Amino acid sequence: MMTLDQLGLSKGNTPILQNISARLPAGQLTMLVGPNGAGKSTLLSLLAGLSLPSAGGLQFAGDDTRHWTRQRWAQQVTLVPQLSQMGFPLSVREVVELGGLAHATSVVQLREATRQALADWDIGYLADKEVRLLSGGEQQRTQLARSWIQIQQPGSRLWLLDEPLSALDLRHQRQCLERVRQLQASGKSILMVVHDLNLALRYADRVLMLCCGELVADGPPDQVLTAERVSQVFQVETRLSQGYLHWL
Ligand SMILES: Nc1ncnc2c1ncn2[C@@H]1O[C@H](COP(=O)(O)OP(=O)(O)OP(=O)(O)O)[C@@H](O)[C@H]1O
Repeated sequence: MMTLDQLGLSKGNTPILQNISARLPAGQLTMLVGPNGAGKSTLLSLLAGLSLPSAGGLQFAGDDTRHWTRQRWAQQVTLVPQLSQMGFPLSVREVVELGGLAHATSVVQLREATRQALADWDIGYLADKEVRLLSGGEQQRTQLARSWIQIQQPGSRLWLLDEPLSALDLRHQRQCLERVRQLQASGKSILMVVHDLNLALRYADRVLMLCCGELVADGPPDQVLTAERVSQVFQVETRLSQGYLHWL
C-alpha cells in the first residue's frame, strides 16, 4: 500500500498541490478525476518519484521513499504518462523491451516477456515498425506494453496510468481494462487518471477527486461522484439516472 501524507508541491511561489493525504491499497483500482489543470498529472509524477514534494511525504508499506534511488523507484512504480511522442527512432519491440531494464532480467527472459507483452497488447504485427510512424492509439498500446513488462515483475507494486484510454478504440479500451483487472488479481495497486466519470462510477474500487490542487473527495465511486459534487467541481449541471451521470 502507498500512503500519501499531506503532500504538497509548489512551483516558484505557486502552489500546484496542497495537503494531499490518501491511501492506495494493494489489489485496488483507484481512479483519479478532476478538471483540466487540477493537478492530476503532477500528482502522478510525485508518486512516480519524478519530482520531489515541497511538503509532506510518501510511504510504501511503511517505508519512507525520501531517500529512494531512481532505480528503486523504477523497480516499484511504473508510470505510463499522457500520450507523448517518442523522440528516438526506435522500433516497437525496442520500446517494449525498455520495460525490462529496471529489473535484472536475462536476455532470454526479456525476449520472452517482450513477445508476450506484444501479444497481450495486440501489437505483435507492429514489432519491427518505427514507433514514431505509428498512430496515436498504436503508440499508446506500445507504451502500455512497455509498462506491462515492468509492472509484472515481482517487486513492482504500483501502476500509474495517465489517461491510458484516451487514444484507444473501443476494443482496446476493453482490453486495457481487462489487463488492469488481471493485475489487480495479483495484488498490485493501480491509480488511473480518467475523464470519463461514468467509467469511474462503473469500474473503480475507489475514486479520488482533485480540484485546484486539493483533494476534495476520496471514497467509493457512488459516494464521490454525486451529481451535486460533479456539478460543483466540473461546473456542468449533471444528474444521476439509472447509475449514469448525464449533463443537462
Ligand atoms: N513546471 C510547472 N510550472 C508551473 N506550473 C506548472 C508546472 N507544471 C504544471 N503546472 C501547472 O499545474 C497545474 C496542474 O497541471 P497538471 O498537468 O497536473 O493538470 P491535470 O489535472 O493533469 O490536467 P489535464 O486534465 O489537463 O491533463 C496546471 O495549472 C499547470 O499549468
